[in-house]
Amino acid sequence: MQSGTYLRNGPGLWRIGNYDFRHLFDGYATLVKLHFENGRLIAGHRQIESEAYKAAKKNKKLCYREFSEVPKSDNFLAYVGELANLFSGASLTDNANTGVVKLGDGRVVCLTETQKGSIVIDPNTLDTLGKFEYSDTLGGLIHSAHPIVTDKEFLTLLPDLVNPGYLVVSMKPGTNERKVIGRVNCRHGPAPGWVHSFPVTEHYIVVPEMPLRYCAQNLLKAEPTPLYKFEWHPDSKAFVHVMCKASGKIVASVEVPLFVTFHFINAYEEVDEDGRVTAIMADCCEHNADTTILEKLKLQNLRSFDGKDVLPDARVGRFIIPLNGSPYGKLEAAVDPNEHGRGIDMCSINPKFLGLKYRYAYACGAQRPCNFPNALTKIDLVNKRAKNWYEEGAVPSEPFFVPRPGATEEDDGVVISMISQKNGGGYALLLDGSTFKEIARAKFPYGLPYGLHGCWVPKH
Ligand SMILES: CC1=C(/C=C/C(C)=C/C=C/C(C)=C/C=C/C=C(C)/C=C/C=O)C(C)(C)CCC1
Ligand SMILES: [Fe+2]
Repeated sequence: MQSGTYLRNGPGLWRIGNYDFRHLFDGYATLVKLHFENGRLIAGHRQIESEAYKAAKKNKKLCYREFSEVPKSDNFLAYVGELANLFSGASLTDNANTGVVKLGDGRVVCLTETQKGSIVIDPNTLDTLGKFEYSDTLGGLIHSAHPIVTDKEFLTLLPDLVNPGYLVVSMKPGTNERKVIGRVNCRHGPAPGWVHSFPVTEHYIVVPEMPLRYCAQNLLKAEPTPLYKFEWHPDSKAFVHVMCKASGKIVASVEVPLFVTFHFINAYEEVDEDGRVTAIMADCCEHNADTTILEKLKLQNLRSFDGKDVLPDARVGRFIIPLNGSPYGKLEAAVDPNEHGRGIDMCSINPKFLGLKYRYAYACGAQRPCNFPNALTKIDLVNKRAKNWYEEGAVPSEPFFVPRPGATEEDDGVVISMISQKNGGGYALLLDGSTFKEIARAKFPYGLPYGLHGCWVPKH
């Protein structure tokens, strides 16, 4: 194993004062590091010192609006003040609990879906270094939780809730200034679709317009609605837009079957024998156009598994977006979902294949009955088969693929995951990226909370 640090971020603290949060996504961010050097592993974890977390600790109560939780107003005047704060973004959380990325210039930033929740950390000490301030004047309050980050650029989407659409922006390493590549106007619906993530190809940016749309009214509500800050609008249909990276021009905008996805896996360009791009293929973890997964991720549901199979089915959804002017795109399962137990989410690929034709995806899958993805799966998109890892009672987090330096095969590398065990303990697990067999495991001295997404910081 090469030397370096795997960082994983996620919600990890759901109790403040004597109040218990209700949804997985509300928890205050806990950062975990696994540092690999000379065949040894050193692990550590720390809370991210966001303003929201510090205020909650100090006042022993919720002070900012989280994913589903809203601070209680003391009186009507305070409520009016808080509404004003919501529009300015002042009351929104900066709890950067969703992911962590290493920018091309080496800075490591923890992220959530509020722009103010972009927080720079030290990957060695896990210290919170401060807010990542965007120096441009693009404004807006939210962005995609998963920017596309390479050594050369940072691409993200800024949903526009006022004139439904998305700004597609990029930022160069060493700067804090995002520049507009182009804009996508929504084809339908009262608001843009939720864009937790989006994929890119070599030359194009794929902008999904999901019928699960942001909802300004739900943002204002004190109590969570069934779909939180979102609403399901099947009548508004679903679309996928394709923007040229170089020109910002939209080269395709197609209607697709209704879908629900949080995580795109990858995308690539399909070319004909003359080298012309004929279609874009974009793969995602697709929940069969069913939003119930959001409810299943309530803590009360996660903590009460009684042996019944309640995890909704999911599949590797493949969008086929023709570039010949046709108004429709396709969405189909790229592999038989039974290969991965009809559960799939929290995916990674070999980063060298970002935007390129690729063969393998790693993700959390399911061994049923379960109430949460409880297996790891390696999907072979060519042979349409999966290899699975499972241990009774274990809950693995996102399998993160790290290529072996000098590798020539796509799956030559290791897969890192952190496992939560039935008995409250946990361990770091390393699987061989090719055979998907265990290489090593290192037991933690105590259990860690479940986490979401990670990144690899190689040792220089
Ligand atoms: C704080 C505000 C918001 C925050 C949104 C956040 C924190 C969204 C996080 C979404 C995540 C972590 C999605 C992960 C999905 C994982 C799945 C489906 C796993 C499935 C397993 O089977 C907004 C909502 C943006 C509104 C403003 C305030
Ligand atoms: Fe995510």
